Amino acid sequence: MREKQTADLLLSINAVTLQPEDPFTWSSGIKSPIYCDNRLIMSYPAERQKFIDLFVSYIKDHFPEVEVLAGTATAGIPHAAWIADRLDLPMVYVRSSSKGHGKQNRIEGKLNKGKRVLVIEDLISTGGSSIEAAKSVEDAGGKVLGICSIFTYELPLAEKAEKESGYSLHSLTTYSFLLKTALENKQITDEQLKLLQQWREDPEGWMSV
Ligand SMILES: O=P(O)(O)OC[C@H]1O[C@H](OP(=O)(O)OP(=O)(O)O)[C@H](O)[C@@H]1O
Ligand SMILES: O=C(O)c1cc(=O)[nH]c(=O)[nH]1
Repeated sequence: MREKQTADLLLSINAVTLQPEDPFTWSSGIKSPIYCDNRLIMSYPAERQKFIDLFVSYIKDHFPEVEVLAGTATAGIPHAAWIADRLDLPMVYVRSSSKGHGKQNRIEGKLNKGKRVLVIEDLISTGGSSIEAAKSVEDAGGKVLGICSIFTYELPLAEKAEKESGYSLHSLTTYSFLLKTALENKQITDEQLKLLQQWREDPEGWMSV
C-alpha cells in the first residue's frame, strides 16, 4: 500500500524530527513540534528510487494525461526532475518569486501554452506555496491538472485552500499514516502520539496552550 510504504521510507531515512520543546517555525509561520525533511531523500539513492517508483505509479494511476512536470522551488525541484526523467517528459520549475535579474523568470524551462501540467511539491502544510506555484503555471498558459506531493499534514488550512483555489491536492502519504506507522515501528511513544494529535487539532493555537 502506497501510504504505508511512503511513511516507512520517510521514517527509515530519519526524515521526521520531533522537537516539542524547541518547536520548528514553518514557512507559513506556524510553530510545530514536528518537521519532515524530504530534502534528505536526495542523499539516499536506494530509497530515492523507491520514492520515484511510488510517485510514478501514483501519476500513472491518477494523471496519465500529464505532459509536463513542474517542480516547486526548492524542495520540489529534484523530485520533478527524477519523475520527468523516468516518464521521459519535459520539466519546468517554479521560483517562489520572479528572478530579479536576467530574464526575470518565475518559471524556468520551456512551458508551451495549453500543456497539461502536474505540479510536484515535496510537502503540503498549508498548501500556500504549491497553490501559488500552480497559479503561476496557469498565468504562463499551462493547464494545471493538480498538485502532487510526498506528504501532507492534512491541515484544515490546506483543505480550505484547496477548495478556494480549485486545484486538487494529492499526496503519497499523510500525517495520520505517518503517526500510525511510527507508532507501529516503535519510533514514537503513546505520549508523543497524543501530543502530535493534539497539535494537529489546533496548530495555530498549540503554542499558546
Ligand atoms: O504548504 P506550505 O504551507 O506552503 O508549506 C510547504 C512548503 O514549505 C517548505 O518549503 P520552504 O519554504 O521551507 O522552502 P524550500 O522548499 O526552498 O526548502 C516545503 O518544502 C513546501 O514547499
Ligand atoms: O511548512 C513548512 O515550512 C515545512 C514543514 C515541514 O515539516 N517540512 C518542511 O520542509 N517544511
